Amino acid sequence: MQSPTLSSGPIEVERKFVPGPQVEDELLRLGAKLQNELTFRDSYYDTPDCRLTLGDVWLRRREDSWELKYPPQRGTRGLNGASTQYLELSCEADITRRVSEELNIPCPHSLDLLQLQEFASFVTRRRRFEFPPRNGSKHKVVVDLDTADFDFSVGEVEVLVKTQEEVKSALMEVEEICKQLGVLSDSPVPGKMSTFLKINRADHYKQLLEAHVL
Ligand SMILES: Cc1ncc(C[n+]2csc(CCOP(=O)(O)OP(=O)(O)OP(=O)(O)O)c2C)c(N)n1
Ligand SMILES: [Mg+2]
Repeated sequence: MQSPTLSSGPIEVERKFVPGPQVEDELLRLGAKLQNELTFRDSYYDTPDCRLTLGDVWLRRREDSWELKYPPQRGTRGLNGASTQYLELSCEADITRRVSEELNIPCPHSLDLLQLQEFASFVTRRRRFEFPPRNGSKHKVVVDLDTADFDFSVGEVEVLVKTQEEVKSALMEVEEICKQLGVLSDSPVPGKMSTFLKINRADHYKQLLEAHVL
């Protein structure tokens, strides 16, 4: 059982794609607007035996803030076909509770006390585009074009929803934008983490593939 005191964050419904050279022109043609350009460092943490990531739980520091992503339903994976769905937490106390629950240990006063180890760190340059809500939907669709400092680029179409009931329609909206952009792939497209681990941490990468997390 998840702790009743844990305040749940939004659910991120997302689909990755391989960005071609025309993708920005296509986005603008379809009505998206460039919102901003950001550069940030993500550092990811786990136990030495990778218990968080093997459970599909992703803890990172993005610049000065802690963030946690994990599947909305216990015992399932966040990967759903070629799309993903993850709950996001950004409050450090909630993150500490959820991480200690995952590790089956008493909740400490601070995340630092868990003595987790950094296993990946990279800088991303992100160009963020936004579609206003379309066709009567209340959701805004965001498209991120990311380039990581290990010379890797990936695109993501994303919708944030508040409840599990909204996930199905969000998945359809994300898929529709991918179709219109001409980037709908049947199989999951590798992201920055999967590519980083494949290059830098082959053993961790292999364990995640074998556990069907990646
Ligand atoms: C296609 C795919 N993506 C992610 C996962 C699981 N996973 C691996 S690393 C990871 C955490 C990083 O998530 P991701 O969206 O890939 O990174 P980023 O775009 O920088 O974060 P955002 O700004 O969107 O919050 C997850 C959930 C998976 N199994 N398959
Ligand atoms: Mg993402």
